[in-house]
Amino acid sequence: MTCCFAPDPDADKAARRDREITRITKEDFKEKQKVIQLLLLGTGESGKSTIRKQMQIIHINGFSSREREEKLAYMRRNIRDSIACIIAAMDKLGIAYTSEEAASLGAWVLRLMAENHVHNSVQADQDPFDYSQEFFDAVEKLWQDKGVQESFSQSSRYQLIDCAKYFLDRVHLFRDKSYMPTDQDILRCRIMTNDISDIQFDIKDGHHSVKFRVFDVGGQKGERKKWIQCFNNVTAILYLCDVSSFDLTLKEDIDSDRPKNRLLESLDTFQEVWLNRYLQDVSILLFINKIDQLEEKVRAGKSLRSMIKYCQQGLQLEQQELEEQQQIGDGLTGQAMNGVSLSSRHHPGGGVVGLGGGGGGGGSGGGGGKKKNVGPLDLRQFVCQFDFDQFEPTENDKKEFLQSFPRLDELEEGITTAGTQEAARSNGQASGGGKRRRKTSDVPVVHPETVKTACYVKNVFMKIAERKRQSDFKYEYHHHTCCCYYTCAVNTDNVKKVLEGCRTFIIDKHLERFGIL
Ligand SMILES: Nc1nc2c(ncn2[C@@H]2O[C@H](COP(=O)(O)OP(=O)(O)OP(=O)(O)O)[C@@H](O)[C@H]2O)c(=O)[nH]1
Ligand SMILES: [Mg+2]
Repeated sequence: MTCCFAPDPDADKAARRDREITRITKEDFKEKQKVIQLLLLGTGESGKSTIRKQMQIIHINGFSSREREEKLAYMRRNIRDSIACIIAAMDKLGIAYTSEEAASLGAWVLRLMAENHVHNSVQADQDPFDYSQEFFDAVEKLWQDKGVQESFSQSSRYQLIDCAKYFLDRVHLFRDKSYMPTDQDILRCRIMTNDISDIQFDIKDGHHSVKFRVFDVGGQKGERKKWIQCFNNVTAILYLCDVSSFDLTLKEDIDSDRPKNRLLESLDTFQEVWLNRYLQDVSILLFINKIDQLEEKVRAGKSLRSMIKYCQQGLQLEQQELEEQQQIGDGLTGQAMNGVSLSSRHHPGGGVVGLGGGGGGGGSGGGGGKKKNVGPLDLRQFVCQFDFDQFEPTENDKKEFLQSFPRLDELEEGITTAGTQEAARSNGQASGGGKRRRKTSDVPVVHPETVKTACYVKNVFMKIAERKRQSDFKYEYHHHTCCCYYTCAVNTDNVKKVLEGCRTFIIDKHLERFGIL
């Protein structure tokens, strides 16, 4: 018989284990306290990896010669894919080459692509494609052809990478195997992300040095289920939106008969992130990105109205389908009563979070009923109600945008000054017309429609963020906030300024999180 006062060896062991766990947890907590974790989110091609590269330039030592050499293979691939994409589209768009020579070169390039079994899943340096001088000669000639240029100008009707023009204008550089790519070349180079990577660096804040760890993930639909792996211990999210994508459809929807509008997908994904239950205490820094490209598009006569039209057409189509189905009486009514909203059936982004994490907002569109949670809105309706034509940015909004806009002389030569006079008048400046370079002190000459579009998009995002959702398990509201910045991720000065602007906010959020502030 054991004495009841004798020490229980099992209890002793359990207490020791408990102490050890507490010690490790405390150490772990201290370690985490030291590192600020940021997560780059956004849909495909929104500019996440470009911001990561900028952080490497600004906060680490930039790129080594070896990294630059390795990237050259990807730049050559960008050239090959761009020209192939543009000439392959000519047939579908009914555009002809303007010379016999260009026509036969185009056919030859497409044949080469087919013969080499080009597949982008292999590393660029192991790509079997023969980047011969003959190939680069052909690309340069093709790029001069007016038919090819016409196809390029209609590129919103097919899937073309953003940097196509940048690299096709510079084939003479990249055809040379010994060319050493510049920072700008690396920032422009497109490599789709299909894994989770991170970089770490220190930033001085007063007398202290703060450690940052930034995670970059893939943004295409298939990649988003991996996002949840990075949600733990995140201080803030940097959410990238490509504001110039209003006239594009998703690359991943290429085989769909109703491909989704890219800007709408960005809004939907933002809403999903904002309402995600695991991120309810994580603030978002929203980067309205590619403002330089927005300006180019506006000057080329393109308009955000194309996205609004997409939303209207989608809603009308669904209404028609609903009416038809109701007439047939095929039982859809019963399904709808069981809570399957139209938006989640037909509209890829209209339903609850597709991040694969099971988080997100519960409840249906406009709320109502007994549910207290604010659920995701059908943003197509939201956009249709928020009249773009009537929208007028405030003077402060305009000023904020113009202050963010990068200097024209740092941007691509490709930006023409068509519309400059109107823009200058609207910005209260005299314009001499023609090509104009701006001094550092000048207020940028930006088309008024660009300013209006960027401010409108920001307003839509901020309206989504204004809607607070009651937590599923606590009767509290979300604690997170959303701050917005206009960015041009390929411009180091612009990103530097924006990151400096965010720094205090991020550090404060981090301290708040650990109960220090
Ligand atoms: N002109 C311009 N191009 C940009 C800007 N930001 C990014 N890009 C270009 O857009 C392309 C896509 O950028 P990425 O950074 O690869 O996009 P991502 O969000 O990482 O895309 P995924 O990895 O597919 O999720 C690249 O060619 C970039 O150079 C910008 O502000 N202006
Ligand atoms: Mg990426």
